[in-house]
Amino acid sequence: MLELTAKPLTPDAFASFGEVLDARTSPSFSINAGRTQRHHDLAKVETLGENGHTLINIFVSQPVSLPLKLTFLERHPLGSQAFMPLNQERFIVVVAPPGEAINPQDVRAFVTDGRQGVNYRAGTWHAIQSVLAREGEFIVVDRGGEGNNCEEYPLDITVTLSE
Ligand SMILES: NC(=O)N[C@@H](O)C(=O)O
Ligand code: NI
Repeated sequence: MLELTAKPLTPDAFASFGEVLDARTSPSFSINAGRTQRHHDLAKVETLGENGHTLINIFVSQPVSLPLKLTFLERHPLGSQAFMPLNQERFIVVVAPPGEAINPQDVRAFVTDGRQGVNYRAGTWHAIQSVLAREGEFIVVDRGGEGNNCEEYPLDITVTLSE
C-alpha cells in the first residue's frame, strides 16, 4: 500500500505531468476593447491516433471521502485530458510519469485550491477525478476517436490531506 499526503498543487511541481490552468499564475493580454484579459494557449491539447479529435465535456462528480483509497491509476495514451472547475471546487490529483510501468516512488499527490485546473499530458498516469467536499462541475477537454484511450494500472494508494 502506497501512502501519500497531498501537497498544494504548483505549476513547477506538476510540470512533468502536464500543465496547471490558473488565471492567477498565467500570462494574459488585453482583448475586447480592454474588457477582457485573455490567458492564451495555456496547455497542449493532444488528440493522437485515428480520427483523433477534441472533445469538450462537462463532468458532474460526487465528492470522494478521505482518506482517498485508490486501487488503480489510469492513462490516456492517445490524448491529453484537462479538468477545470466551474465553481471553485477543490480536487485531489494523483499522477505518475508516462511509461509502461509505474514506479511507486514516482507517484505524486496534490490538492488544488479551487482556482486551479490541470491538463494531463497524453500518457500521464492519473487518478480518476476526485473532487472534495461537494458535488463538482468541471469542463473537461480530452480526446475522441478510434482506439482504446483508457488503460488502468493496478496500484493501491491511500491519499490524505495535511490540513
Ligand atoms: N473516463 C473518463 O472520461 N474520465 C477519466 O479519464 C478521469 O480521468 O476522470
Ligand atoms: Ni482520465
